[in-house]
Amino acid sequence: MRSPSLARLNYRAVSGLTRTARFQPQGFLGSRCVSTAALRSPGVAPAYQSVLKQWEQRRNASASASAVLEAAAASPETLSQAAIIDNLDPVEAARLDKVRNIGIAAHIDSGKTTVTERVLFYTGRIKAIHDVRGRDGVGAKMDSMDLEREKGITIQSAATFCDWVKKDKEGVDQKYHVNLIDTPGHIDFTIEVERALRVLDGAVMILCAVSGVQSQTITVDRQMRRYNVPRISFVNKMDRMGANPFKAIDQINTKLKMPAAAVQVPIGAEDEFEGVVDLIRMKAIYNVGESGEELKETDIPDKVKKVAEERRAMLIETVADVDDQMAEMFLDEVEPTEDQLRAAIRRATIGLKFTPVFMGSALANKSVQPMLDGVVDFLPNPSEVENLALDQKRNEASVKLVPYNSLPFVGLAFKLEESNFGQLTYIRVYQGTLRKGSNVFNARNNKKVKVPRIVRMHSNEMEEVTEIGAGEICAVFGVECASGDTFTDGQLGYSMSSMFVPEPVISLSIKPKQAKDAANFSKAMARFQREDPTFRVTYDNESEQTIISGMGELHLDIYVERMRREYRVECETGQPQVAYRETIGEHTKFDHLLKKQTGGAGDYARVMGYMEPTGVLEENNFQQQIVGGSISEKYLFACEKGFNISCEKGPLIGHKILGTRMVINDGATHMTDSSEMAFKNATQQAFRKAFMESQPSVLEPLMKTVVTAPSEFQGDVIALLNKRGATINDTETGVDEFTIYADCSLNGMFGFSSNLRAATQGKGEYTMEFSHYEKAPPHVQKELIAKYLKAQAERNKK
Ligand SMILES: Nc1nc2c(ncn2[C@@H]2O[C@H](COP(=O)(O)OP(=O)(O)OP(=O)(O)O)[C@@H](O)[C@H]2O)c(=O)[nH]1
Repeated sequence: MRSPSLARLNYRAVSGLTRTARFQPQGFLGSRCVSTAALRSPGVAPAYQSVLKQWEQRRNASASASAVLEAAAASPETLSQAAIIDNLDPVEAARLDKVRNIGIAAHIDSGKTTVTERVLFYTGRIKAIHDVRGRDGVGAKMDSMDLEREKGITIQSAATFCDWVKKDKEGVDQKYHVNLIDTPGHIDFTIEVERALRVLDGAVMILCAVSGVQSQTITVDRQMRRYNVPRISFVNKMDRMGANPFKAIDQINTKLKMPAAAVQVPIGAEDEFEGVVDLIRMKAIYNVGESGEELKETDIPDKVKKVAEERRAMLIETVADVDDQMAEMFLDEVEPTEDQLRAAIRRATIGLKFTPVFMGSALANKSVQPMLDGVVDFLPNPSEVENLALDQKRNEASVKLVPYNSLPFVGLAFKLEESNFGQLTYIRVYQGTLRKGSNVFNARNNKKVKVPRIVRMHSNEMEEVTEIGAGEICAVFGVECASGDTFTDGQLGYSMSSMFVPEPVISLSIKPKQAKDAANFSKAMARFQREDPTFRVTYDNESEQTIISGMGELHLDIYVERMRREYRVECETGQPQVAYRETIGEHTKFDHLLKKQTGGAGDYARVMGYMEPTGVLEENNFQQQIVGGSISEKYLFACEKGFNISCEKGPLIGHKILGTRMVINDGATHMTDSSEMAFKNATQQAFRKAFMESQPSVLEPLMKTVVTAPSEFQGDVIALLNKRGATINDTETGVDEFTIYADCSLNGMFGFSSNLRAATQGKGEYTMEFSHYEKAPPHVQKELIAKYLKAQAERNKK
């Protein structure tokens, strides 16, 4: 540990005061200046003008709200949005200040559900604590599906809300409304994490005190970065043998490259873990009462005084590295006050430059409440997060949404769920108020829908409400839509970006065992597909089979099981199939003529050009470079359609095409015999021929695989991976367990979970995540092509 003064010197030497990325605090009455005259200009929507008028009236009455509005160059509408954001109405500001929308995300089994259960208990939302797979057989509140309770895993994210009361500086109780989403840890259910993070303002990243940063922590970190979600970290399981929060903090810094520092230190560890020291207030905190419901504060016990002082110095130093105000104090050797330190941590956390680390043991009911204080202290309220929409009425210009109740409504449907009362749609309200009985417009198809019922979700229970304000999360009944649709009040043409949906990597054929179940089978398929964008259902005309595709074996297994339980449909499934892809080989020219004359109008289309690899194994690309009008615009459109159809089912083994470009640069049209159909067909034929001539390849998905098991099984696990053709990239050895990082083809990993279980006496675990597509080994390609040709020949015989 460096001494503070040495740290200061190093700080001066390394960073000086030359950092350019200054963090601009977004206060409620911020410093951006805009002119009142501009806001009143005719271009500004009346809704904004009325809001501004209200605001000005209140501002005039409020001595503290004295921001001066001056001219700024921007279009009136953007200006008004910006003005509102930077000069929040004091009443709205006070309301929003008390709202937090947070998600809990982490590696499998880190304790997300257990932490959430404590949060619900301490906030008075539930009357008793039930544990995941607990002996009382009840199960945690947020794992409401039977399957979740049986397996002890979270499959669907569950939303709830609670009120957390925190004392302010003057000792007055302040009530905060927290909307909370508990997400699954298994990579197979990753879409649940994606959509939760898309709509949440902040997150609690949970880590296991023994394992630290694990493979899924890295995935979750990537997802948090994708949606710019600020996070606090909670090192859970401090009661476990080998618990070491500081190792976890080092790993957040090194593996996730996110500056992190402890805001607490533990008092005791493992089975002697007693409580924590708050490094901001320098007080010891213990949980007392049967379920740790009360907190007792004392002076710091002597045994942890030294480490507390050292870690506080490290906290200040780490924050000074990412926050200019703290940096200046640090260089001037000024000790920050409690408020200054808390404010700096808050700025840095919201600015995505830092994560404060809390610690405790949810299972032992220790130190969960201080983490909740951390949610309030360091995670943003809805007005501190920039949410943008595209204004379709103004050339897709980007506009900031303002979480004002009085503005026109804008909300995003982020999750659909079938319930006993019909389709339930989860909506995050970004602007305005959603009222029961009102009409809203779906920005995707401009359809008007009435909102018959609004509820707040508490896991699988609901609380009926008549309206939901801006910055909140709710669910509505009877609103037909797709996941990711934007809703507005109809005045605004706003549309919000949806979430990232990963492509499925595995599929299997499925059919009901009994023909009488066909109707229920179709109903279930339609529902699952609507709810989960990573679950796809297709019908293969050639094999006459229904094919389901998803993110992994577990993902598909769960749906087959749900079909049995929820729809009473027993299914037969085929062997899991890998989602292979096909790609073009070398640059190949084509000149294809489709000409048929069978009496009456004939078919005529000639297409010329070339096909080549795009260079990246991602999307395909169609281009037309016709000069002189040899093919008209209308027919070129048909050519593109033909290209897209061809890319859906490759000529090699019938799988989708990737990384292939087709350029049509010449052709010929017949006065009477040419048609859109003829050009579409000619393109498909030309595609097939050129593709097959180019020495194409079959691509297979490569999976990033991480295996963890007790050290004594290391040799067996390595042998197992070698047998499956994996490339081992790295091995980490811990106190009593090891972790192997490997790249494996998905094909080589079928049934790995049971092999691993057998080889490690059930103690090993692994995660597998799609990484990228790569050419399959030649013998695999050959086998796949032969199998495909055989199946086709058999079908042709029938
Ligand atoms: N020793 C110890 N065990 C804990 C603690 N918190 C949770 N557990 C246990 O860890 C296991 C996993 O807990 P969960 O809360 O289901 O973890 P999760 O992260 O929600 O799991 P998934 O959603 O399936 O990824 C359960 O057996 C819990 O009892 C803790 O603080 N200490």
